[in-house]
This record gives sequence, C-alpha cells and structure tokens, in this order.
Amino acid sequence: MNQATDEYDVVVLGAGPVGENLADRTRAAGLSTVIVERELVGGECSYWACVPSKSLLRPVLARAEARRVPGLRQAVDGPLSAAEVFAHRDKQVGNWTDGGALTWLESAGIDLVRGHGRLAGPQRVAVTPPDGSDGDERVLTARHAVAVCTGTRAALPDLPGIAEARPWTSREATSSATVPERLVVVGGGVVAAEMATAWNGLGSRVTVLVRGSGLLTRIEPFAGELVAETLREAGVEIRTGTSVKGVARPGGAAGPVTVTLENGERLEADEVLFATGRTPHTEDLGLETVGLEPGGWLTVDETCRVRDVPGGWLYAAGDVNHRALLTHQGKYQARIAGAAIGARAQGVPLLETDRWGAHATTADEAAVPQVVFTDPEVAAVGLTAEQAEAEGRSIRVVDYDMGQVEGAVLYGDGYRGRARMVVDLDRGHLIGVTFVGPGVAELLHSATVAVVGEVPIERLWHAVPSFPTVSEVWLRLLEAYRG
Ligand SMILES: Cc1cc2nc3c(=O)[nH]c(=O)nc-3n(C[C@H](O)[C@H](O)[C@H](O)COP(=O)(O)OP(=O)(O)OC[C@H]3O[C@@H](n4cnc5c(N)ncnc54)[C@H](O)[C@@H]3O)c2cc1C
Ligand SMILES: NC(=O)c1ccc[n+]([C@@H]2O[C@H](COP(=O)([O-])OP(=O)(O)OC[C@H]3O[C@@H](n4cnc5c(N)ncnc54)[C@H](O)[C@@H]3O)[C@@H](O)[C@H]2O)c1
Repeated sequence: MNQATDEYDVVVLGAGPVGENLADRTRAAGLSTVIVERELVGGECSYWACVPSKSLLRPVLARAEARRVPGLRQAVDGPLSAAEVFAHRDKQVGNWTDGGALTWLESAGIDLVRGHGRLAGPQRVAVTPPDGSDGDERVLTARHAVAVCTGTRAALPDLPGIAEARPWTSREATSSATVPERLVVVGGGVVAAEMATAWNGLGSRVTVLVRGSGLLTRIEPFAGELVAETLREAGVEIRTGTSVKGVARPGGAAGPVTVTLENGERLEADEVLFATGRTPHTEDLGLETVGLEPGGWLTVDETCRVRDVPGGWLYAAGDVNHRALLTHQGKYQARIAGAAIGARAQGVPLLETDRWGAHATTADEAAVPQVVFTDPEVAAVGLTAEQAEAEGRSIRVVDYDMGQVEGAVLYGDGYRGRARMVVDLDRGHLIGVTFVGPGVAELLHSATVAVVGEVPIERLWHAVPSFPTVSEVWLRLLEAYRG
C-alpha cells in the first residue's frame, strides 16, 4: 500500500468539541495542526449528545415551566408536536452533516484528514481512510505533539441477549424520529434522568430501572430526590434497587423488547435505553505501539500530558482522560493543553503549572460545573458536602428552600427547589454550591465564579442580587450562614 507522509507540528486525533478547541489553540500558538476524524467533525456532543438532547428537552422544560404560570397554564395544556420537536432537533444537528464545522476548520487554518487514526510509534499517526472511500493510508508525523481527543461511546453491560435485542444507547435516544409508546430506561445517571424527562414529555410511558438507591447520586442527595419526585408526578415509574439480568426482542426488528429483572419479573416495552455509563475510544488506537495498554482511560498530568510516555509528546484531553465527562470541561482542558503545547514548542523552560496557573487544569479538581436539564434543573459546581468531608475538610453546610425566595415565587406557582453551599471554614470561601429548581441553570456561573475566585465569604455579602430574581437565594444562604 502506498503511504503519503505529512509532517505537522501537532496532530489531533478526534474532531469532537475538545479536539476542535485544542487544534484552535495550537493554531493560535502558531503551530501547524491537522485533525483526524473518522465520523463527523463536531463529535458526539454535536450530533448524538448535548445538542440533540437539549433540543428535545427544551420544549419539555419550557412547557413544564409555562404550566406553573397562572394565566398561561391553559395555553399549554395540550401535547407537544413531536414532529416539530424532531424537525428542530434535526436542524440543530445539521441533519447529521458537518458542512458548517468544515467551514470553521478552514477559517481557523486547521487541516482535516478523514479516517480512523492510530498511533504508529512515537509522534506518528497512521490514518485508514473511511470505509468505501478511495485513497491510501496516510502517515502523519508530529514535530511537537499528538493529542488524543477521541471521546467515548456508550458502555453496555454484558447481558444475555443484549446485542440481538438492539437496545437504544444515547445515540438512538437523541436521534430517534419516532416516539416509542413504552420506553424502559436502565440507569440512574445524567443520561437516564434527562432522557426519561425528554421521552416522557414527548409522550412515551417511561419506566426507569435504577440498580442503586436513586437518581443522580454523584450530586447532592436532594437533587435526585426532587427530580424523581417530579418525574413520578409526570407519570414516570422509577424503580430503585432493581437490576436487569437479561433482555430480548423475541419477535425480531419490529417487535417489542422484553427486559428480565433479577427477581424474574419481565417488563415489555417498545424500546429499552441503556444509559449505563461510557467507555473510552482507546482500544483501537495503536496505544501498544507507544508502550501503553489499549482500552483504558488515559491518565494525564495537570497540562493534559499522558503520564509515562518518554519524550512527553502525547496529550489526552476531554472524555478520554476521564477527568470530567463534560463538553465545557473538556474544552477547558483543550485550552490549557493547547497553551502548554505552544509554550513547550517555543522552548519556554518553566510552565505555569501552579494551582490556577495558565498551564494547569486546576478547575478539574476544584470547580467542575454541571447542569442537568431535568425538571427541576440541577446545577452544581465544586464539591458536595460528602466529598468535602471525605477529603477531611472542615466545612459548614448551609441549605435554603428555594421556594421561599420571592423571585422564585413569582417565577412559577408551587416553585420547588433547594440550594446548598459548602463553606470551607479554614479557607473562608465556598468550595461547593448546588441549586435545584426551575430555571437555575443560568444561576450556576455565579457560583462557579465564587468558587474559582475563592471569594471570601465576607465579600459575598457585598454582591447584591437584584429583586425579585431567583438569585436572591444567594442572600438567603448568606443570611443563614451569618445567623
Ligand atoms: C446523551 C448525552 C448528553 C450529553 N449532554 C451534555 C451536556 O448537556 N453538556 C455537557 O457538557 N456534556 C454533555 N454530554 C457529555 C459530552 O457529550 C461529552 O463530554 C463530549 O462530547 C466530550 O467531547 P470529546 O471531544 O472529548 O469527545 P467526543 O464528542 O466523543 O468526540 C470524539 C471524536 O473523536 C472521533 N474519534 C474517535 N476515535 C477516533 C479515531 N481513532 N480516529 C479518528 N477519530 C476518532 C469520534 O468520531 C468523535 O467525533 C452528554 C453526553 C451524552 C451521552
Ligand atoms: N447535562 C449534562 O451535563 C450531561 C448530560 C448527559 C450526559 N452527561 C455526561 O455523560 C456522562 C455519561 O452519562 P451516563 O448517564 O451514561 O453515565 P453515569 O455514569 O452518569 O451514569 C450511569 C448510571 O448507570 C448505572 N449503571 C452502570 N452499569 C449498570 C448496569 N450494568 N446495570 C444497571 N445500571 C448500571 C450507574 O449506577 C449509574 O446510575 C456523564 O459523566 C455525564 O456527566 C452530561
């Protein structure tokens, strides 16, 4: 086979949001950069995760909020138009084409090679062209760095019958153009909670099977409790402490699916979604050619450089390093890693890797923000009380019922929510904040700024929230803290 060899300063593997951002930063640092993508430029986030899921959820959440506004309730009594929701979703994902992203890559001066990339020894990447396309394998060499940004795919449990049953994963759950009459969701994490909300809102009869004690267990406990309460009121059945032992679709493609539980009970549904976590795209990446084990998460230092690779030329950012499986956090890592690659290429002798330095992904440990788009919304940053205690911090936890805030009362009838701040008593600032309630997503950045800025709690007393906004919960939390 012919092999064309091309040399670049930086080779990026995977053009999801993280690969795109990393390439953008290395270009901005004056380094020639090529990105390798085997599917669509934009990655999972743009086509089968964040963007389509939020497109499906937006009308569901807007309707739920409108139904709480006196005088408006009757106007939004009816069902959603699934056809219009799907059409809007399809537009947001560019009908699963990446023309817009290509225009951006070109404007940023980033080259694209389509195909499956694999490491082929130090600083070399071999690219196999996509199936069905002509062309030879290309070998790209990287003068300074190779960055792995290959993301994840859904992890399916090893259950009898699962492959033949063709379950939904997050891909089908975000791209389906039909509403299943009955949907079983397996899992209690973020995908399960959001997709149960979306499909229930679109008209499916949803049953959620959670093997643990509740939903969203990595966040403060009241978050999962409030979300489960609203889901149940909306008609979703949530069964906790329930494990699945088998799945089958006995009638073939068009027939229903049967889910068998540990206790022998069988549930019939039209589709079953496994929202049981993620697995990294590292098993067919040539990691063995550089002395690393294929199939696992890539462990990185604070600059996103993969540990234990001689020469320090290999980086990994985004989902694939397992630090925080979130688009915005992966893009943050990409900005930091891009700056570190640029500085090292220029021969800068010492990088700024101290806490909050320009080349340190400090926020990955101290302040990861996340919004779960359920009803109510969940918005959290930093440590939960349990995590802070486990770290041996001396903390004080302050809670407030968001329904007592005048802005929340005006926001919607029967506003239900709760806020918590975790104060580090030794350091005198916030290390964690959680808001649960309708419309709290946009409140989160205020908390992120307070946590990252390590704003002294006494100074927050001077940050006055406007009346009558939901943000007045800040004032109530501080009053409760001061006593
Ligand atoms: C249903 C769902 C909803 C989500 N919603 C949100 C949300 O609202 N907010 C949020 O912050 N996060 C959300 N996430 C998480 C978010 O999707 C990920 O954190 C994000 O996509 C990670 O970006 P990435 O660039 O690391 O990887 P990806 O987006 O997975 O991109 C990786 C790219 O690499 C390519 N690739 C892989 N291997 C190779 C190879 N060998 N050669 C060439 N190319 C390769 C893939 O084709 C892909 O395009 C959601 C996830 C799911 C599943
Ligand atoms: N709005 C957002 O920010 C957003 C939305 C969706 C996804 N995401 C990110 O995507 C990632 C993946 O989400 P996810 O929900 O797939 O994973 P997750 O790790 O959050 O949840 C997985 C769930 O599946 C359960 N589970 C695992 N194996 C199981 C098995 N064999 N049987 C039954 N249950 C099992 C776990 O106990 C857990 O409840 C998360 O890290 C999340 O942060 C973010």
